[in-house]
Amino acid sequence: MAEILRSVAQLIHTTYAPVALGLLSHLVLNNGEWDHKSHILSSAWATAFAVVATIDYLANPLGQSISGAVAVAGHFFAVYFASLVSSILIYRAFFHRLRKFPGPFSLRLSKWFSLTYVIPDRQYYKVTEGLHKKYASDIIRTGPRELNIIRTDAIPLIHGPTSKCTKGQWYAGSYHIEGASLQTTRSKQDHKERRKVWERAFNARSLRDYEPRVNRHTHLLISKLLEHAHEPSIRISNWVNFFSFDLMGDIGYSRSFHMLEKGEEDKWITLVHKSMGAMTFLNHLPYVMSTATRLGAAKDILDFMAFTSETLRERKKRTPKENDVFGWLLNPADEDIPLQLNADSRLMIVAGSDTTSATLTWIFYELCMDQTLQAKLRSIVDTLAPGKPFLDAEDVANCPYLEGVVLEGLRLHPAVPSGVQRETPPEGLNLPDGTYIPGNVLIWMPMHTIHRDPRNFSSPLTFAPERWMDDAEKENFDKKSPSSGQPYTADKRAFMPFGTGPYNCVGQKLATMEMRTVIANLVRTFEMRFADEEDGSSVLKDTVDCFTLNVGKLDVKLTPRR
Ligand code: HEM
Repeated sequence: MAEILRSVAQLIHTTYAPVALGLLSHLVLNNGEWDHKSHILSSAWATAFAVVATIDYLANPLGQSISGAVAVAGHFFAVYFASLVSSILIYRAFFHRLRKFPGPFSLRLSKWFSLTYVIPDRQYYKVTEGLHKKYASDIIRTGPRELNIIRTDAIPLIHGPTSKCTKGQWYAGSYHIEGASLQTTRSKQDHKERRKVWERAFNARSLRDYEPRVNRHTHLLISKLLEHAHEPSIRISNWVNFFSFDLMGDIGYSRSFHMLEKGEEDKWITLVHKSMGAMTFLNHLPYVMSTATRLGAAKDILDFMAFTSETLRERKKRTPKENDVFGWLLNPADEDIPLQLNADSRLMIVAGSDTTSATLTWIFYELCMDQTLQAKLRSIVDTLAPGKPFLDAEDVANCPYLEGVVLEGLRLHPAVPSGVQRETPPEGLNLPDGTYIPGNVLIWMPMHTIHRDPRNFSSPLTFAPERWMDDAEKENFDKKSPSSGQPYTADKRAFMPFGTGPYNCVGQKLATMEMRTVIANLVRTFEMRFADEEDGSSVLKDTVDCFTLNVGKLDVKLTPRR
């Protein structure tokens, strides 16, 4: 035994042992997914450090002090990490299976470098758009094993119903706290089963149940805006956010956050926004998020999760008069709330509110920028249910121009601008032009760029609701309010603000119903312009990409029409 100990101690004092161990560790790390296992790795390294120091001490009980043994272990690990890190960097830079794809050199080495692109204005979708232009390529490498792809013909292969791609490791960041939500589960089977229930909560019948709540909250929004209309400036971006959170609370849990009544943000919703703000950076480093939450360091995120779980617990105690989403998801027979429903509660709160209010803010920005378009929309909306003091959701359900306004808002300003992460199957996949994408590669398809690509949408930067109208609708429309004559086109395959395929947005019909009702009532009740000190630049500059958009402020002047 003493002999073995001495031999191992001798090895510890060589350079080749830690170098070899570093290379071996690289081999192991390269063949698995370690993003959310940093706690296992750090425990293994800490244990190995203690083992090395102990062996060195025990092998020389007379000649070695404890501090000397620790110093030997320190040296061993310095060489080990130098070998591991150099091996990783050299491999990623020159030998990786993605080496043929162009992209910034720093991003080949580590995702940490994406922070240098994120930090300046926190609008990463603009950075990747610039990189596609810079490298004149539809496929660029944006991480050691990550590609960013803007080819429309790749959408079905990566996102379509028969795609072999799965959700990437990005989705697993908070499994250790509250399990997986419908959106974050990476198991196709689990998703399929849970999606059936969610679909019942958002089918045509359920939407009819929710419609009166959409009307009620829209009515309250417009009444509140009327109360404030004498003011020179109204922060419309806040008001639509109050609206979308209150409505989501009502439809999701049969409770309101009363933000519209109070005209101010609920403290919990402030927390939602703060914790989403951190996601701007953590989205690029999912393992930092899982490590931080394990260490209890990401307090805002943990408090936010506690809030969404509490909202659900409080809902479980009540039996509301009206159907709501959690009425479908909760099982009254369960005594406790299953862990993953807490994750679904967080999904409901994030997915159901900021997305819709960000899109509405952008649409109002566009309507302020183009007063002619606003007037055209108003003249069309004025023909809908003219005798009624207020337009209900069903009054505005079939108005092609209004629909076009909503679709253009979603196209030019998708609420999930950088897209969603998918991972290629182990065997990789071949794109229609023969480009081979290797296996286990993370892929992002940024909607912001795809939606602004002239190959998909003619005059892509023009907000043109007509592009979504078919010929008969256009002809009918032109009789009332001639269009510009410009034949704007849209390749619908490239339009995916709600995602596409089996994981697409289950709430999209509700979202469009909300947006149509709010926009129609707003332009019918008011003429809207930028407020005096406003030129729309805050919304352009201060909007932040935190997976969903945290939109900048927009101040408007509302003049009541009647
Ligand atoms: C303009 C508004 C909205 C936009 C742009 C939007 C966008 C998206 C996108 C892109 C996804 C796919 C996420 C992924 O694959 O990781 C998604 C999923 C989802 N959205 Fe929305 N969403 C909106 C509104 C809503 C609303 C109002 C609700 C519910 C009240 C909702 C509930 C969900 C849910 C539950 C999922 C997960 C679906 C699944 O994984 O099967 N969304 N949404």
